[in-house]
Amino acid sequence: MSINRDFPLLKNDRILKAARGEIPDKLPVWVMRQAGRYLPEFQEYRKKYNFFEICQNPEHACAVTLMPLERFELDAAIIFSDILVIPQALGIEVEMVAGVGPVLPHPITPEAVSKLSSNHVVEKLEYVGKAINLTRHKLNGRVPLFGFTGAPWTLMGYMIEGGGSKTYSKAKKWLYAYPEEAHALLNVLTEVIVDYLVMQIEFGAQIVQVFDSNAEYLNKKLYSIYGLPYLKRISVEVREKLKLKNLEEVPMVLFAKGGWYCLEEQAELGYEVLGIDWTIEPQFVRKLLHNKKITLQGNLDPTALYAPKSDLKVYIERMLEEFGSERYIVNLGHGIYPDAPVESVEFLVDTVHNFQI
Ligand SMILES: Cc1c2[nH]c(c1CCC(=O)O)Cc1[nH]c(c(CCC(=O)O)c1C)Cc1[nH]c(c(CCC(=O)O)c1C)Cc1[nH]c(c(C)c1CCC(=O)O)C2
Repeated sequence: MSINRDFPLLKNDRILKAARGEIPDKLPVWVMRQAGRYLPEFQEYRKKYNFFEICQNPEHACAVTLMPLERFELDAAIIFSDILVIPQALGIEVEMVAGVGPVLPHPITPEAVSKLSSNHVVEKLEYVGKAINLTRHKLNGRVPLFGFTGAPWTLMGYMIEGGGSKTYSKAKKWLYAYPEEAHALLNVLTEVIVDYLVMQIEFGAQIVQVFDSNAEYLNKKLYSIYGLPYLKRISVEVREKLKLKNLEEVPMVLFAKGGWYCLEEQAELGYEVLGIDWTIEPQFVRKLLHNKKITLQGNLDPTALYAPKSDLKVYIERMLEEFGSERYIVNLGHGIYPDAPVESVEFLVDTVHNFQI
């Protein structure tokens, strides 16, 4: 399909500057899951369309992506989609059940892995590219547009468990009982993810984030075998493929939620930015990574948004002081919750932008 790469000039590049280690005029801020259920206008939209209908229709995905930008002075947009569109494109049924979350009625078995192939999978995800292209033009250079993907281990978890899980013990069982099949599955997912991110960048994503939301269920030994090598391949191979296609590199963000046990190793994977979850002290991670050229993103506890404004101000400003203004992108330490007060998001954005750096 034809891609309109004649993009409008970017007016707010705070996030890209912070990712490159330059000092922006104000600290950049965006919110994980900002285009979601805490917005009444999104809930209205969801009454009319089902979740994947919105994802698959570029006009709908674009409209929802822009919703939080119409309310708040955020420094980035993130394309409306889900990490589970990859298992779906691999032929695995995914339903988004209201009040439950994602359900995969036919989880993958070890025997079925050899039948999976990455061939032609990304073609099925071109609707995400179209949504990105439309949204980047609609943004008219206001802020950069994030593309994103789930990480191999997190996607594998959903594919094996058939949905979310408290322990991910079924998926972890594979690591001990079926390591060959586990690696084969992670390999197929990695191949798809690399091409998927390159496609998103080709269609106009200006920065991309890899969500490894389930890193917290592994430990250093397991993540060294089943997480890190694949994440490294993603950063290396995306850049190689961009070069082959004569496309400019974009900053890459890794958010390994609960991956506190291997932050130093994460900093060596070739990502410009590391997402830091809400359990980690800013000074701890700054000290740990002091000799690494890496930007940090995070990490306000999403539940802090329920605090009275006077307390919230203290939590935000303390976090900004503790991270320091260099190589820092302000965000929550995990996605915003559906019942988060909308005014608290506005308060977060304004408090960050009023902070003297
Ligand atoms: C683990 C994960 C998923 N999806 C995602 C992750 C990684 C981030 C994280 O750890 O929070 C990522 C995601 N999901 C969604 C986005 C859109 C862009 C954004 O605003 O950030 C993004 C970046 C939309 C969504 N994805 C989902 C919704 C709500 C679905 C609905 O409207 O019914 C939205 C707006 C559903 C979803 N999708 C998923 C779950 C567990 C759920 C149900 C619980 C929840 O809502 O958080 C899988």
